[in-house]
Amino acid sequence: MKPVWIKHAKELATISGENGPRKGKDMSNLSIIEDGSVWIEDGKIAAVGTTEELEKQYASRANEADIVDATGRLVTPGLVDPHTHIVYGGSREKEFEMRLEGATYMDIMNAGGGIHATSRMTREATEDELVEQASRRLDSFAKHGVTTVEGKSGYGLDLETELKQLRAAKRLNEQHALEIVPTFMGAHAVPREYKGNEDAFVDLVIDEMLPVVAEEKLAVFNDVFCEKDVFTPEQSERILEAGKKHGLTPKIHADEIASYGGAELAAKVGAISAEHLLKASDQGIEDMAKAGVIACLLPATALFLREEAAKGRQMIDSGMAVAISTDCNPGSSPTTSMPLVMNLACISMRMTPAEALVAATINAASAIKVEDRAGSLEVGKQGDVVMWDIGSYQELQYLFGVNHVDKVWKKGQLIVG
Ligand SMILES: N=CN[C@@H](CCC(=O)O)C(=O)O
Ligand SMILES: [Zn+2]
Repeated sequence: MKPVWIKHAKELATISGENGPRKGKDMSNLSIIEDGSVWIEDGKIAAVGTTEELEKQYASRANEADIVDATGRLVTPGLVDPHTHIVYGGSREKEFEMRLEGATYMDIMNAGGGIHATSRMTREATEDELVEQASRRLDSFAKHGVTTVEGKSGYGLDLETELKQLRAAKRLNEQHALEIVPTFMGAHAVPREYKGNEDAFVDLVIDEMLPVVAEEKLAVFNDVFCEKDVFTPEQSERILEAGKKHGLTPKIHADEIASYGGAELAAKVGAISAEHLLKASDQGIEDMAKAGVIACLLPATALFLREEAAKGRQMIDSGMAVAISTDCNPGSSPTTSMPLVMNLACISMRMTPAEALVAATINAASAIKVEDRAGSLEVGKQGDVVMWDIGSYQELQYLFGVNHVDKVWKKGQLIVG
């Protein structure tokens, strides 16, 4: 593969610095290089600096490289989406219509639709079908500037189908340019057949699912939907603590529909991130800030459910690290557009344009433990880069609802543009 040399970027937002989540005020620092340049070789970033600096460094090798003129353009790290339910069967557009007619998300789920409906369709799909459908979603993510995603199971709710979803994610990792970081979410809903016998399902997740998932090394994280009428904080804690014993790092869907102690639990179990948090309490925010939990906020989900967005501004002002994500799933956020999510982070959570970009790059990477290789433009990291057809990071958030992606490279390979 030829080296790639991107030159003359009007703004090269490197987001370089300490390698880890940016907290509070540090989320405003993009480490921008004007007239910036990146040299990518063997899939990795070999040099970053001004065009003048790299012209000196690579004077003798210029003719070896694919040269890309980024004059007038913004160049950023590939975006990272740290929370998706990308592997699933079927679709739920009828429920969208039902919600617009007055039904709530939980009404639909409690009546056997929602996650249960996708669970039925995912159980019916073959592994090949799941791979094929998720592969198209990954293509769409790439077109929107995303180069790494997290992907959860959780539409099986039985061992066989949970494994089918995770194995599909593994195959996608082998055959698609984008990377999927896998999460086990066996506790995404209580299957209908366990209604009234919820603890027996929790036992099943702990005793029969987690050991196999860990043994086959099919997941890095263990997630649970801690929500009123789904899993209680006590049940969630048991599942997350059991996952830790198998080496799986906890994540938690917390305080999405009701304030339920999920944020507090995230801090207690040492979760790497807590997701949603629309109804997180002030105490929960304080606990998470102290424990160093990353708030993974999903403003497209809030919009799609017509709920008020999470308190992103308050969380950043409390010194937390905030990441953002599409939450791509068939029920509450069927989008693959991280640019839209960045726009919404500004519009509905009063995050600044710089904070939104940090939340979608280094903080998102940190929430799924890929900050060693993604999330910023620094020597030694993967050559995951986006060139946008606009000139500044402010424009990226201001010209909202439009896909400004021009070119995308994953590990130095041009995958879009
Ligand atoms: N809230 C729980 N899980 C998903 C939605 C899943 C679905 O509706 O299919 C979420 O993160 O929004
Ligand atoms: Zn989710």
